[in-house]
Amino acid sequence: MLSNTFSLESIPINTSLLLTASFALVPFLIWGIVSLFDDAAKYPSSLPKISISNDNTSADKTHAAGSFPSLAAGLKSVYPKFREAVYVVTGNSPVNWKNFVIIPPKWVDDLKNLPEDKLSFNQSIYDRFNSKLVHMTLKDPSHTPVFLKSVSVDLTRHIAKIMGDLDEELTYAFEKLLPACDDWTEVYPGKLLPEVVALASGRIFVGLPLCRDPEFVKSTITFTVDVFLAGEELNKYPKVLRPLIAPWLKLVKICKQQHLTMERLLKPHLEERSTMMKRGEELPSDMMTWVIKNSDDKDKFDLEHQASCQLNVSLAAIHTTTMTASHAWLDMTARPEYLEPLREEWSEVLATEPTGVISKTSMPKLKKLDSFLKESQRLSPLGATAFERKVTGPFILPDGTKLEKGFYLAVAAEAVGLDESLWDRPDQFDGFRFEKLRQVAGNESRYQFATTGVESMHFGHGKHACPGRFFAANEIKLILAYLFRNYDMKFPEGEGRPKNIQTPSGKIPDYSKPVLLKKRSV
Ligand code: HEM
Repeated sequence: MLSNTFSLESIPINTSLLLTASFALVPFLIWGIVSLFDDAAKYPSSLPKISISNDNTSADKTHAAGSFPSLAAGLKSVYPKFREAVYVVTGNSPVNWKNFVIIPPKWVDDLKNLPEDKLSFNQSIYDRFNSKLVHMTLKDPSHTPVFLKSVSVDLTRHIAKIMGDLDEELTYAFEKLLPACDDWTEVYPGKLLPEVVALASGRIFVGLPLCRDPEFVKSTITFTVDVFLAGEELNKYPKVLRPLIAPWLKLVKICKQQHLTMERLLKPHLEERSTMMKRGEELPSDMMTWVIKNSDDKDKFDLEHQASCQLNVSLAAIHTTTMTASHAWLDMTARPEYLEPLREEWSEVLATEPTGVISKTSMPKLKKLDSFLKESQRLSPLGATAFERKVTGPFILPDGTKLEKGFYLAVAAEAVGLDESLWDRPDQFDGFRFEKLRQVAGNESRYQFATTGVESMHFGHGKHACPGRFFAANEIKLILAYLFRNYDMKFPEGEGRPKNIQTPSGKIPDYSKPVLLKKRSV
């Protein structure tokens, strides 16, 4: 009887090895099969293709128009040839979509207002960042209009009213965080600005005293980092397995915990506002109030809803603003010849203000500063692409290319900013380029920092264009003005502007390098 029992010892050694090897291969086989679902949409084989990260191993090779180490390098290199063409990005592309189509910017005006069931901004975000799985979303997708209205309508409408608070919080933040700088002192933008921006944004999102609570400040800064890291971690697994794996990943648990922390921090403040509302008292002018006001009665004081709105607005606002301000600060330090004209412009406008604080109505008068910021963003954009969308219903592009449901598309926004047919000497930094362009009749508002268009898409374009950009523009101007009005700045001896770090999808400032600041005797 015993001899009939199946055991590895009972079979010859070669067969035993073969069986063991086969069992070991099973997970890889499953992996291979599920991976097939990852790239369900087939892109038209007739379109030219560029491959990223030298990953030329696929069938795409036959149509490859080039293979490039980074998305930015690839798009920049083929732009002159493919400016008016549709082409496909393949290979180890930085975004989680694997393949996507690049369309000429001139078509964006036709596509920008297509409904979500044709072209979806939200779906592209979900897929790119695994956002649902890493708790990057609102409590309920049906809350999106409430969230967006609070940013696009209420925040923008209240800018005039909140400028004083913003200025006060920035001054508080800089005084708290900057050393004396009586002599040249090293300051690291990457250490300083996230906290400055978090404090200032927090003042407008939740108000005092919560905005200065160190745990709140830390949460708003780290949530963004955590959800991106968790999303990247999940990218290592095939798409169909991610919902099963996500709840077990440490990073995903941390993101979930961030929501609970935010709920705990907000609880007493939300309760206080509920009491104030019952008493008929006026609520403070901040994001917490606007979310309450815009929500249905049942959601107004729902902690989970408010916490997810707060985390999402911080996610959209803090690092984008920090990096854009850091790029501009580095550009300013590298070109001290701009400091005096910027200081003069600021002083002239400030002199017209009875309150001693630049108001919203005076901001548009700072044309040099606005231009400097736009030029800095043109040469150091956060993303190589913009207008990233998922095709949710098939449609035909103006050249006849059919885009199927499931395709992704984007515009080569950074390369557009370097287009010689659009810009004079585009590779050169000309801080007042846009100020000069605005002097031409008809161009007065076309080239403002916060203006979007097919030539300038770093805030997106169309119905999903960044709704926080007017607030961000004012905040960044106040930050830079604080620095150039109060300090002289330079880089350490023998060093120039630190080169941007080319990430797979964009450019981030090199936070490992300091700027030297010295207090001015004003
Ligand atoms: C310099 C700083 C910022 C940059 C560069 C930036 C950039 C962007 C970009 C590129 C988009 C996508 C637009 C599209 O694809 O059409 C976007 C969307 C968005 N941004 Fe910003 N942003 C910044 C600051 C802010 C701030 C301060 C807030 C909030 C106060 C904010 C809130 C949002 C929101 C809510 C969306 C989603 C819009 C939608 O779903 O329709 N952003 N931003």
